[in-house]
Amino acid sequence: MKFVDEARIWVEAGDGGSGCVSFRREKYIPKGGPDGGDGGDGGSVYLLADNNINTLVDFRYQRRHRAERGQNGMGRQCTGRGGQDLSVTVPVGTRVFDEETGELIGELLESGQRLLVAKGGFHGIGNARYKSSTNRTPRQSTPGTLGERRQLHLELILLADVGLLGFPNAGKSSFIRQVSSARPKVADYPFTTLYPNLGVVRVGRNRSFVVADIPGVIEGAADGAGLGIHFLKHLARTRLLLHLVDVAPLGSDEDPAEQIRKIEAELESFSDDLMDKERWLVLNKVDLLDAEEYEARRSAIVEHLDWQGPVHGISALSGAGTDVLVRDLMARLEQLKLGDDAGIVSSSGDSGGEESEWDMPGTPDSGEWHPLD
Ligand SMILES: Nc1nc2c(ncn2[C@@H]2O[C@H](COP(=O)(O)OP(=O)(O)OP(=O)(O)O)[C@@H](O)[C@H]2O)c(=O)[nH]1
Repeated sequence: MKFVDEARIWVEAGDGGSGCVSFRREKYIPKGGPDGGDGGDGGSVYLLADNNINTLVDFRYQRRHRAERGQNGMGRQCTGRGGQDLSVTVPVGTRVFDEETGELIGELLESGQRLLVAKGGFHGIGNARYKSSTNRTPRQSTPGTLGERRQLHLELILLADVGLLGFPNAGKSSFIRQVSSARPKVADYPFTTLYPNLGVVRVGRNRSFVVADIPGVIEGAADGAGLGIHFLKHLARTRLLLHLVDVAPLGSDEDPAEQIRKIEAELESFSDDLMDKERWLVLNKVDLLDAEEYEARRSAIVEHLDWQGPVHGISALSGAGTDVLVRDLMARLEQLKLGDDAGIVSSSGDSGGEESEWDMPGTPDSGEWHPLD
């Protein structure tokens, strides 16, 4: 089974160009001096974060990335051209390790950010520069130094706002398809549940969030069994998790409440961080139930689990209930984001006892602020 969240690549910076040994040869100038130029520096290799890429899958086909070598120096004091740098684009969120030492070289967190991963070689010196009063015909030059080469291990933790949890067939893929806008960059993503799918959900004109479909979370995942652990990793940075459960009468052999319990047990054994995340319950396939059946199922599940969080009933297939869910999610994410920002402010500011500069304009002084109001 293949996972696209890890890749191994080789990067090779260009060698420095060698210095040149040459002497001026011209008519009527019998003993021209040394005129060998320096070489050019080798090109370096950078990784460049790009928002338009969501996967490391391309690195399976292209593993070697090489920057240009510096040109050798030439006669007539001509310096060799520097080798061109190479920028290898990677998704935002990529962490870069040296494969051999395990050292974390860096993490690319914003689109446009660049990380030097292999430095180009230094240029060699031509003989023109060795000329001195005691040595008028130096035959010395130095070769360029070698460009750095190393093997990198890339790891991508998807930057999703909302993670989807659920047993196979709960309808996760259908949900993503239903709510995410057709955005070509995302639509390029291979649509198979062996990969975590990303969906960009647009709300109105310019609000959006990212949902990651985390397929195949199964029992024992935290011990490394099955698909689990690789995908659980992708949930690490989400703000909110949705438990998607199939509540159709014959939809699954297992009691929905039991399925949720199992997933909770996995989350717990994987990390406390995940367990602490806000979780919402989403009962899917309500189109297969009439209103009465739905109510009965819903209250049975909520009671059984003693569920305190929000509960939504949807049909990922027909879209029923998804508008409300998406709107509520957006509002909640914005609230959480505001909370985060406020958290940053309170930890760094206010030390001098000055009045806070951070009151949000237009925010009511008292009472709760509802983004939906
Ligand atoms: N009637 C009905 N069927 C649904 C609904 N949502 C999903 N399905 C069907 O349920 C089946 C499974 O849906 P998927 O979206 O593939 O489920 P998944 O959770 O992504 O499953 P895995 O890929 O196995 O992880 C498909 O046949 C869907 O058509 C729904 O709201 N109503």
